[in-house]
Amino acid sequence: MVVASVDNLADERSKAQFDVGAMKIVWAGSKHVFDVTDRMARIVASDPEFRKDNRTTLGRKELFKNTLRKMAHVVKRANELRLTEEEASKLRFFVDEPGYLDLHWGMFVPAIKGQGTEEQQEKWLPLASRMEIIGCYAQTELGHGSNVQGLETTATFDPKTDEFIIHSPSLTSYKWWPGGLGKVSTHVVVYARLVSGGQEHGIYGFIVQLRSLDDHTPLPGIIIGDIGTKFGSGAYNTMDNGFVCFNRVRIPRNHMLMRFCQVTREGNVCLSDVPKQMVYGTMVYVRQTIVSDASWALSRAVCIAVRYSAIRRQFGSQDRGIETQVLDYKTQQSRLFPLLASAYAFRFVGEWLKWLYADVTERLQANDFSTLPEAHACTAGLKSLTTSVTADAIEECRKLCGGHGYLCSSGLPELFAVYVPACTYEGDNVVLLLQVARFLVKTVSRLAAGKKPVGTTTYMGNAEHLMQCKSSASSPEDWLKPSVVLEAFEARAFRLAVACARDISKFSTPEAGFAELSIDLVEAAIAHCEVIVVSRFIEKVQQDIPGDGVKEQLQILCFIYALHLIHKHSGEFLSTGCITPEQATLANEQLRTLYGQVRPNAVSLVDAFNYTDHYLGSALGRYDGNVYATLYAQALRDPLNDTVVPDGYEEFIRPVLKQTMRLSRL
Ligand SMILES: CCCCCCCCCC/C=C\CCCCC/C=C/C(=O)SCCNC(=O)CCNC(=O)[C@H](O)C(C)(C)COP(=O)(O)OP(=O)(O)OC[C@H]1O[C@@H](n2cnc3c(N)ncnc32)[C@H](O)[C@@H]1OP(=O)(O)O
Ligand SMILES: Cc1cc2nc3c(=O)[nH]c(=O)nc-3n(C[C@H](O)[C@H](O)[C@H](O)COP(=O)(O)OP(=O)(O)OC[C@H]3O[C@@H](n4cnc5c(N)ncnc54)[C@H](O)[C@@H]3O)c2cc1C
Repeated sequence: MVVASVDNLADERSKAQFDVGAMKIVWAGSKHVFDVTDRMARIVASDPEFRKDNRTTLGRKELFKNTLRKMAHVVKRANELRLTEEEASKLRFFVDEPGYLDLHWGMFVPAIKGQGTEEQQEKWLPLASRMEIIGCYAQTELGHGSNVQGLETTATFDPKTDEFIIHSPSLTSYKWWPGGLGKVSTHVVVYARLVSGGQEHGIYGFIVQLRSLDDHTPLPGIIIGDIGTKFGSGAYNTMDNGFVCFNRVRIPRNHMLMRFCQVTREGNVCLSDVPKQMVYGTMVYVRQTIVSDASWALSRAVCIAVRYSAIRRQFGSQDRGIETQVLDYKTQQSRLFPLLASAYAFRFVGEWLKWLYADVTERLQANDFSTLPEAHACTAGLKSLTTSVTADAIEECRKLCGGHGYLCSSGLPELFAVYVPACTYEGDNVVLLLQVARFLVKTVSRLAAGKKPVGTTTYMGNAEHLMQCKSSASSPEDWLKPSVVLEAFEARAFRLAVACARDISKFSTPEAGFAELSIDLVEAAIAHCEVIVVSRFIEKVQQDIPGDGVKEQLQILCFIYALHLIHKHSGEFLSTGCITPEQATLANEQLRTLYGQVRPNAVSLVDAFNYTDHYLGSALGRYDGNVYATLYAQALRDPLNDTVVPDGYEEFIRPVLKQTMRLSRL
């Protein structure tokens, strides 16, 4: 079938004003990462075992077994091809299906690495690396998730036998949600209240064997299963999120992860000289990875919506000639291009956060804990900001694709369903923003005591200026000056944080003030996180970037990112007096100009993500633009079209038709 739309993407690509190949390297991070990523994506795309176009039509049991098969195939291919850890992790990524491997490699192994002693690491890590055991991470309970200090599961030391007794004292203490727990894992790191000598000593991790390594049956004292079907077709239902109840299960004393707290043979509890929050380290690690993942999910949705918007034509011609590409409508651009810019922004801030995490890890190893609060605030805040924006953006991309976006074959409904729990897992996004706010209020009150802020709060050291400054923007072009943009963002964030700190001090206790003002505190936290993203993007575009026109495109995207936020939060920028209504209008004017500049490059900017059609999994986002023929072919493949006359006709359609005929004769 000849389809005119195919030409549209070729036309679009011919308009690009930059070197797409060079942009691909910038997006990947380096030539090496690009090569590995590209190779792994192609291996997955060309392997029929990794087919995923039937996922949304499978029942839960079939779907889960299908995932088990794929995960086993990932491990097999990783071994056969002798992949490095970096390559294997990319291969798994492109399989694009939540599964127990994520929790095993993403949380169980990091928990042992981060919280186990050297001896414990030597014992458990080889078993885990060879996958002779499969592990997961069980922190959340039926009654408590966000409030980790409220967990009820107990680990009571019994000095008579040199064992811990792991116990679930109530229904609400059942572990509930851990991925991989329900049906697959043989082992788990369980977070429980340490009790020794009749006293409680806080929450720690304990390695517990769940299932027999011979026949996979649960060990005595363990009741375990899957928590049930989750939101959406396919989506996160490939994962066995599980529950477990421990009925006085005994484990050897050395199964407690003892890097930060040791329990001796006599039951004495010895705390090492490190902050107790180190036990939350696995969460900090995973939050940092979630920020990088946000840019992948967002860019994927944007890639689908941009390509389809270039193909889709509506209105614009009075004489039945060629219609307007919906990508040419300013309203479409104003909804889509900020998301494209956000994808690039999150990619760069994700890379920066990796660096920050590596830096804090190095310091922690040298017993320097000074940057831990900042690392916690940054990972928590950026996890919250990027996942909330991405989840909303995927839904916006669905709407940007009109009716066809609602079809599973667009790839967007499943992407939304699989992505949206990222706003909840690894810390509910509001709860995490309140952690950032706590850090900001502390920073502000330390300023008053003459303490110089460091790291991402360094800008607050310029307190007097930030409280008084008025933006100098007097033309749309002024909004292309990094200093003008940054000043507005920093002043807004600082003024919001100072107002919160000031208002809290009016309450009888800081806790009462914090609780009452939590809505304002969340807004101040978002404003601070946006300072981080905007400044990292500006830093990035100020570097030397090879490739014709690449830097120019990134500059355009950077200003779109910043100026769309000024528009979105104009209430805050205006009410804090950082900009005037006239300056807000100038910023909008500049934004419209920037949309016009990005327009000819939009398709090439999403090509730079280098996604295979397999990974995109979308009839609308295909590289060749052959949208309509693919939609039709996929509709024909739907199980409902297996027969022309549907199952149920004899029982349920025919009798109704007959009854109607009788009624009409009356
Ligand atoms: C061959 C194949 C290869 C395949 C490879 C595959 C690889 C795949 C990789 C995939 C990776 C990941 C997959 C992800 C899947 C997701 C699965 C989801 C898992 C989960 O959800 S696990 C459970 C997560 N739970 C939470 O996040 C709970 C949220 N709650 C909390 O974090 C805390 O309870 C709290 C922070 C909200 C409150 O804690 P509390 O102790 O009560 O603290 P406060 O009183 O508020 O604060 C006390 C001080 O502590 C500071 N603080 C708090 N947290 C931290 C921290 N994490 N680090 C450092 N400091 C912290 C806080 O700031 C306070 O400080 P202050 O006293 O103010 O100085
Ligand atoms: C798909 C998925 C996978 C998961 N995987 C795992 C896993 O592998 N291991 C594991 O241990 N856990 C896992 N979890 C659990 C997850 O970590 C928790 O659900 C999450 O931490 C949120 O906790 P909660 O469910 O208790 O929410 P709640 O805290 O009950 O949140 C309910 C509401 O209350 C609000 N709220 C709560 N506290 C406050 C407060 N102090 N101030 C203001 N508002 C507040 C929240 O904002 C939210 O709106 C998973 C969850 C999901 C959805």
